[in-house]
Amino acid sequence: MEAGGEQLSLAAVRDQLIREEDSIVFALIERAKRPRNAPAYSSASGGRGQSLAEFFVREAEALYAKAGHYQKPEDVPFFPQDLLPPLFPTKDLPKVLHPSASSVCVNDAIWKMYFDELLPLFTADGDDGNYSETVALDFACLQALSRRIHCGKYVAEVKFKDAPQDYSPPIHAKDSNALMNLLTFKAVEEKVKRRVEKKARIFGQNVILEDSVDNQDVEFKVDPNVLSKLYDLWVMPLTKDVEVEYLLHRLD
Ligand SMILES: C=C(O[C@@H]1C=C(C(=O)O)C=C[C@H]1O)C(=O)O
Repeated sequence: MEAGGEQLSLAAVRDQLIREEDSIVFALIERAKRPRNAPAYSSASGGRGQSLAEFFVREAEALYAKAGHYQKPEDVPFFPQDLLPPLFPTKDLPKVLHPSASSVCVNDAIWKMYFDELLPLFTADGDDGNYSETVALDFACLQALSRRIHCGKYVAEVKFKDAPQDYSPPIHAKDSNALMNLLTFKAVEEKVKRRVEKKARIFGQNVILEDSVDNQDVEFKVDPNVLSKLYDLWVMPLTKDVEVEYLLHRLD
């Protein structure tokens, strides 16, 4: 999150979420270049009972951690066990969140959603043998989704700061449902869904030099409806789970 310190406002955080949409749409478009490539996900593929996809994410995260990644609250590894601390100096970032933010993580749910539900919706059936490229593209998708969803920590912090009188009673009562209702803005969610669908149309079209007379048969690299479904069913609900989880410990 770039909007650190005193500038942390709901508008700034929402701007960051809008920017994250671009990363997610592009990551999916990139992954859609390859077919499903199922062998990359079978547990025999990566040795030691793990899939190539799992092996790749574990090894990539180990490298990222050594290079200084995972220092920010929204950058959460999928396999935090055994990650080494950064090998190079890192700059201390302003701490804008409650310390309990570091334990909020919904990556297990993101992992399951991505492989079990999302992949079949936007990749073609088939196997072209490009497994290592495929899992690198999956890693980019997973990271972009996870970063967006864990930005919910900042959303929750600004919402709490803007109205501590409203949030404190349900936090003390550990009332998750009341918190969920308080932090939900249906009108914002509708706009988010429409915007990601539009981004998939704009970013995912084939750009041609001739002016097209007939727009009927335009094909998109990723079905725009998949983007709005992804946000509706998974990205926004998981972001809100992060918000609730963060708020429950906000007054610890
Ligand atoms: C993130 C927010 O909180 C909730 C989740 C949203 C989302 O994930 O996009 C949108 C609106 C809210 O219901 C927000 O208010 O911006």
